[in-house]
Amino acid sequence: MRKYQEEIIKTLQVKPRIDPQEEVQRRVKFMHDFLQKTGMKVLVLGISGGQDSTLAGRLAQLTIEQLRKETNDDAYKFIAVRLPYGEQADESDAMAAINDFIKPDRVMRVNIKPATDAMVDSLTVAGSQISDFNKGNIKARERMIVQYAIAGQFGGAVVGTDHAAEAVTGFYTKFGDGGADITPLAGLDKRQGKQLLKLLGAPAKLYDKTPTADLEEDKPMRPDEEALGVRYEEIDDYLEGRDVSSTAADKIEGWYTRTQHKRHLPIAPLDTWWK
Ligand SMILES: NC(=O)c1ccc[n+]([C@@H]2O[C@H](COP(=O)([O-])OP(=O)(O)OC[C@H]3O[C@@H](n4cnc5c(N)ncnc54)[C@H](O)[C@@H]3O)[C@@H](O)[C@H]2O)c1
Ligand SMILES: Nc1ncnc2c1ncn2[C@@H]1O[C@H](COP(=O)(O)O)[C@@H](O)[C@H]1O
Ligand SMILES: O=P(O)(O)OP(=O)(O)O
Ligand SMILES: [Mg+2]
Repeated sequence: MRKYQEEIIKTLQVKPRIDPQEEVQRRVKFMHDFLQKTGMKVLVLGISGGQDSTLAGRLAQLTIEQLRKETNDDAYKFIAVRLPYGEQADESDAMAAINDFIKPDRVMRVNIKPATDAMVDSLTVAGSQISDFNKGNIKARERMIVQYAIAGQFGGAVVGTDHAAEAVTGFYTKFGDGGADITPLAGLDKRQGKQLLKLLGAPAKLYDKTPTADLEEDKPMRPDEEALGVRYEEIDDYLEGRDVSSTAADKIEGWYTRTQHKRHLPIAPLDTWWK
């Protein structure tokens, strides 16, 4: 194994193989203990229709149901949030995830298009033209704003869907979908997340789906793998300590190094990690 690979695996705490049942229990226990310790009773998460929010959403709902049963306190709730930018191409997948699998206590829907477009217009008037790519990051941050607004109102915590295969490439918007209070999928790679979904009985179309951030209007539903230039199969192999082609390993390590800043708090004068 490459030396950097070993270091990355250790930092991101990825296991070469998992017991899916044990991982489900461990992650539910984590959210359970977090809520008990903080006294918060509500979890909030955007559900896109993709694999990661389907898994994190179901784990959140299971956590809340367990706490309600243990405490007889109906204040424990999971709020699933639909956050389309106008019409969403895979809206039916998002609703299937919610209705057929996650079964959340409550669903809220906020269209992020008016706020996003208003922000882009204001920036243009101020003299800063916004590229389609940069607008994509504004969409991700609008979703963060909505989730924190709901969490603030209901005394809840925002659940993030970041996991090891996204963390290693920094493939998320800083303070957008990267902004959350708890990340129950941390340490899992993409295929391990799939194993948990299978165990939990998710519809196959949701875990067999091509992962997409779907943030760019110029390239709708653009697969993550196309933007990254490396396949999740290769990323997962790398994270599980297997040999991958040197082209793939170089690509992954390049992303990891370039996105180091996303995995730290803002850089302060006495910090040295970035030097
Ligand atoms: N799959 C997903 O969830 C998802 C979602 C959105 C975006 N994406 C992808 O993730 C990426 C997000 O775009 P991005 O990374 O260009 O935007 P970003 O906003 O996440 O990060 C860029 C910003 O980070 C800061 N920054 C850059 N280099 C830095 C450094 N060395 N030290 C400290 N701060 C630094 C700057 O403020 C810069 O504007 C893209 O690859 C996009 O396609 C993926
Ligand atoms: N359209 C969406 N509705 C609700 N929540 C969404 C939507 N798109 C993204 N999200 C949230 O952001 C994360 C990250 O998504 P990526 O596909 O990894 O970019 C996702 O898990 C949802 O929680
Ligand atoms: O974060 P999600 O739920 O949108 O999953 P994916 O990254 O597979 O699109
Ligand atoms: Mg997605």
